[in-house]
This record gives sequence, structure tokens and C-alpha cells, in this order.
Amino acid sequence: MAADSWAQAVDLQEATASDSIKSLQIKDKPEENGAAPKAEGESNNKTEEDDNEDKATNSYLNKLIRSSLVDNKNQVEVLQKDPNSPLYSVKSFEELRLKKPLLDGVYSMGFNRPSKIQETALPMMLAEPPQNLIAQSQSGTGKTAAFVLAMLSHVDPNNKWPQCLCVSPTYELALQTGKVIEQMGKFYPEVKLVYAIRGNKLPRGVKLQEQIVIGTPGTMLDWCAKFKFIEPKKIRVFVLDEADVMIATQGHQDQSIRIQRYMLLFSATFEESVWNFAQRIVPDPNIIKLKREEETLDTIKQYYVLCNSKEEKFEALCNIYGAITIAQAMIFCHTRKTAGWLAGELSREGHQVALLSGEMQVEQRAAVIDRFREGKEKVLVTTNVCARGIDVEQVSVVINFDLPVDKDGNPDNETYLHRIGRTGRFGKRGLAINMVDSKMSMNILNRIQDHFSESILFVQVRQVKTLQWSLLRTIFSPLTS
Ligand SMILES: Nc1ncnc2c1ncn2[C@@H]1O[C@H](COP(=O)(O)OP(=O)(O)OP(=O)(O)O)[C@@H](O)[C@H]1O
Repeated sequence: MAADSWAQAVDLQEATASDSIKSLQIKDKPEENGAAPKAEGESNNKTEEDDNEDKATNSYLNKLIRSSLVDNKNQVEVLQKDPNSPLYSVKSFEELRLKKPLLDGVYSMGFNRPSKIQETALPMMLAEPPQNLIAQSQSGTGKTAAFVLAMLSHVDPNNKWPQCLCVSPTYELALQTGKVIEQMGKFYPEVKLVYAIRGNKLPRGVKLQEQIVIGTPGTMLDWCAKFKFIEPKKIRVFVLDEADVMIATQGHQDQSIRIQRYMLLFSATFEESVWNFAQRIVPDPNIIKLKREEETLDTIKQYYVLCNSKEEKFEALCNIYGAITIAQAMIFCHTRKTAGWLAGELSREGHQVALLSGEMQVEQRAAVIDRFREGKEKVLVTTNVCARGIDVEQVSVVINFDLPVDKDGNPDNETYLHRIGRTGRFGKRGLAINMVDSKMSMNILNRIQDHFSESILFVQVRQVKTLQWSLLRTIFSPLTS
């Protein structure tokens, strides 16, 4: 059912939520191979028909999974020829006139063509003299590669001092962007990188030799202002990744974030007041801005389920667990406490899950994200600390166990978009499931839907098998079909 009438959707909650919750018990644990669990009312005594159905299911699933993994390259090619897609491009990387080692770096990462943001932003960023840029592009469309190429293009490797600064909002994202710089610059070994992140303590008075510094705001400011490891005057390029959240949390109050150099601001979202502020702090910027209706990705299908409490949401989650673990999933909670509780409950049910939240030691956080990236855990339970930027290709499902709200309890539309954007990366298909547990959260969901003029579809958790199949179809059916 498309929830096109919100009053109707709330009524529906009252009429069906408690009813549907009764059917949330799992009769069978999902099989290792991803077969759907039995829905309520189904017998555990298998008939020949059940056996045949299981076999057919397994063989179909295997095919779907294989095709989704193998066909993504073709899907990207299809999208890169579609003028309505954010991956559309008419140019090749050669035409963007990158230095030879950078071109080699790009191709070694398996990139064939630029995405729309890369094709549009790179000529502006590589121009001499460089021009300031404020750029918005949907999640997972290659913003990181765009500004990494800009930084690598502007450094002079003969000068042994920091020339480019890149600030990321979280420790994990700084590490991830650093990896992209290392990969893309691997044929340009004269250019070196250093991480200005918690835990990387340098002796006082040290003079940095590295040309690129990537880090988080606090440590970066300390390195510039307190320890003077970096001379702001010598900085040629200053990148603010996830610029809107950095401005919202730092920029309005702290003017020291303003470095009057060539400034590049990137994000998938720019709330109006932040956009205006960004234009005030960046002199004469080039601007790449999306219309509101362009902000969401068609490749991510969005659903919601109705529950009555945290415990019922947990039961609903258990019911769809088999489907979400076919590939990988991220589950977002509002607080560290809920994330810890949920990870504990899932573990008690015998599920192997990872937990990442802000209070953990940085080494622990790095280890958790590495293991998840390697697929050692299929489910990551987390908070907004992982809402932005984290790029794990195999994430096919995002679950909002709690809907994102700001400190006043209003919908946090930007965080919603970033959270669901952890799936559907660069042309992949993805699925977002929102768990609604009260009239208030239904209202939040309605307002998020209104904000993006997007349909978030209702699914009956009762129909476990149907849900599993619809999830699987959504994730794995090829874009061309
Ligand atoms: N031109 C390209 N061809 C193929 N893959 C690409 C290309 N550019 C980027 N990618 C891949 O697409 C994925 C998403 O890219 P990236 O993380 O840069 O997106 P983003 O726009 O920064 O996302 P977010 O808004 O979430 O921060 C990455 O895995 C990246 O390696």
C-alpha cells in the first residue's frame, strides 16, 4: 500500500499495528542459505511441496545474488547513459585532463567513466586559477573521488609541507577518505598524506612534510592553531566534506574554520539556512545545487512497518533478519543506549552483529568498521555517527530502528537522506525500512515523506514470506528489467 494519505496511514496503524504484532513470532530461524522462515500458521512438518518450494527458492536466490553482484557493472553502464541519472556522463576521464598518474589511479580503482558530479565539478576544480565551489550531489555518486582528484591535482610534490586540508565530520570517514587518497594517488608516490585524527599524537614543534592532511575538525584546528603543525598561509586547497553538518555544528559559532584559500564544500544535503551561510563564507563560489526532488535516489526503495514499542520493533526485525542478511545491513538507532540494547538482544537471539557508537575507543571503532567492510559481520547496529559518508558496497538494506529527529524532536530530513544513502551506492539497488512505533513517529515519517515528495510504502510484517520476497526482488532485480 502506498501511504499516500497520511491520515489514512495513521488510522491504519491504529487498526492493524497491535493485530499484526501478534504474528511477529518467528516459527523457524532463517536457514544459512537465506531461505525464508515460515510465516505464522504454517506447519513445521515439511511436505514434498514445501521441499520443492525451498529448492526453487534457493536456486532462485542464488541466481539473484549472483546476478546482483556480477551485473552491477552493467547497471552502472546503463545509468551512465541515462541523462536523468546522477551517474550520467558524456565525457571520459581523459577529457577531464587529469595528470597521467592520477588517470592511472582512477582506472586502477575500476572507474570507467566519471559520474555527473565528477564530470561537472572537476573542470571547475582543476581550472587555473582555482575557483571556489559549493557542490551538492546525491549520496554515493562519487563526490569523494571528485575532491580527492582536485587535491591531488593541486599539490606540488616538490614542496614538503601541507598544501591541502580535508576535514571530515567523523573519525571513520576521515580514515575512509584517506584510503581513497592513498588508492587514487598510488601512482603518484611523491605525494604524501597524514591523518589529523584522535590518537595520532605528534611531538610538539614537528614540521609536517606531507602535502595532504585529512582529519576531523577538533584535531585539525589543534594542529593549525594550537600546535602550529600546519601553516594556514601555505594551504592551497581546503575541502570541507559533509560541509553542511560541519557548518551547522562548527561554522556558525567558530569562525576559525574559515581559511581564505581555494575552498571546496561538498555534501548530499544543504539545508536552506546552511546553504545561505555557506555562500556567505565562500567568496564567489561556483555552485552545483540539486532541486529538492532530485535529492533522493530512485534506486533506493523505501518502506515502513508499524509496531507498538521498542520490543515489537525488535520482533519485527527478527522476522526480516533472514532477508536483510543476504547481503549486509546497517541499523540506525537514535541513542547509544538503544544501539547497545539492540545489539545485545540480537546477539542473544544468536545473530552475529557489530556495534559502533561514539563512546567507543577509536581503535575499537576502526576495527569494527574494518570487519564490517570485510563482511565478517553482516549487520552493523549504529547511531548517527555512521549516518554520513560510510561507503560499504555490499550494504543492501538500511533500517531506521528509530527515525532521525533533531534535538527538538522534529524530523531530521538531512540525516534521513544520509542514513538511507548508505545503501544504493553508485548505481546499486538498495532498500530502506523505517520502523514506526507511535503516532509521533508516524507523524515524523509523514513529514519526511512530504519533505522529499517521496512515497514510503507500507509493508505488513505479518506477511513475513511476502516481505522477504519483496525485499529480495527489490534488492536483486536488475535495473533494466
Ligand atoms: N566514476 C566512478 N566509476 C565507478 N565507481 C565510482 C566512480 N566514482 C566513485 N565510485 C564509487 O562509488 C562509491 C560511492 O562514491 P563516494 O563514496 O565518493 O560517494 P559520495 O558521493 O561521496 O557519497 P556520500 O554522499 O555518501 O558521502 C565508492 O565505492 C566509489 O569507489
